[in-house]
Amino acid sequence: MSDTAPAAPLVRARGLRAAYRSQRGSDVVAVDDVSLELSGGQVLGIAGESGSGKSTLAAVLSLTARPPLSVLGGELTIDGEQLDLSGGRRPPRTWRGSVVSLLPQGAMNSLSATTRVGDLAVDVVRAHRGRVRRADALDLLTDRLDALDLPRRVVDSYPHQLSGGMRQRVVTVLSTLLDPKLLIADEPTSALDVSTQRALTELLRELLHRGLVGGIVFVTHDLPVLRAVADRIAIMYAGQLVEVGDTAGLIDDPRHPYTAALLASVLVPEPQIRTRRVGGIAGAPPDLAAPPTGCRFHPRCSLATDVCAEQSPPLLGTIGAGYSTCWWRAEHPDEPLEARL
Ligand SMILES: Nc1ncnc2c1ncn2[C@@H]1O[C@H](COP(=O)(O)OP(=O)(O)OP(=O)(O)O)[C@@H](O)[C@H]1O
Repeated sequence: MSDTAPAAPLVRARGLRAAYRSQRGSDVVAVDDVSLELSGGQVLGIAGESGSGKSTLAAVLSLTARPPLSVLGGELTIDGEQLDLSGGRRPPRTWRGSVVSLLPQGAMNSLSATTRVGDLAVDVVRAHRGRVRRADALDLLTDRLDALDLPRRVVDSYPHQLSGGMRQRVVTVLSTLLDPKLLIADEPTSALDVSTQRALTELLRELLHRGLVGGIVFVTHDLPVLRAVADRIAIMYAGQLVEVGDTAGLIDDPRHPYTAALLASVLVPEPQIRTRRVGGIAGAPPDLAAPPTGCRFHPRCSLATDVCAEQSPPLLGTIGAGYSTCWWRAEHPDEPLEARL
């Protein structure tokens, strides 16, 4: 291999597909042909409106999909180890926690109220490493708290004795105790105020910096948070990624009309509306049981032409370097979208 060959990405996902089976027997395909890459030491943000499939993608990537959600296909490679997700194949148990770990939505409120943080840590370590002495598991926790400048007192605390922000940091520490190569954080900051949001994003950055976590996928509807924490952003719409790019480039010069509309609706400078939920785009996201033909965004897109309703848009760029999927952009490679919307 030449010295200039690009390093293999830490995470490489290709063609991920997952569906919820409804009681009527029909499928809602909530993740449809999603491919992405993440380099070691980086945060990849996944943003999009409510219902776009972000949490479903988080479940697929973290290997935690459970009925009624099933993974229909795709391939996931983490740090050179490849998993074929087709045909309902079950991932190896050893992957969960140590190769990939999920910080699920609302995790800080799901901690057992009657179990001290130290005991939770013992459970986490034993669940993955078998018979581990209690003292060793507690040492692991205190070392981690010291390394991350968090107070040792939390070891003997019950979750309700901690503030919301501290509880979320503790749950983050617990879900990364086994040094996962990939951490999937699903809306980790959504219940926090701005200063505790910052403390959490700093903690995630510190985990990366110290190599305690290989890479992070950060799912949120909150683009201002992603602007602060993510190296790259992927924009999800109706179960698909419509644009992926480095954070500054994507925000300064969005390539997809949906990205531009999303940014226009949330990235306003006034602090009082900084955390406003996405809501400024005319129309509503489609029903994923019957998504629109062609480009799924075309019914809401002011730049749509006939082809957008008829054919899937081309992928402009590469999965590794970044891309957008848009017929208008294919015809107007250099035109800023701001002027058109
Ligand atoms: N248990 C379920 N059964 C059937 N459909 C579901 C189920 N959970 C989610 N869905 C559907 O899957 C789609 C994607 O949902 P998902 O929760 O992944 O979106 P999201 O982008 O994470 O939204 P939010 O930001 O509101 O959490 C939606 O259309 C939703 O209605």
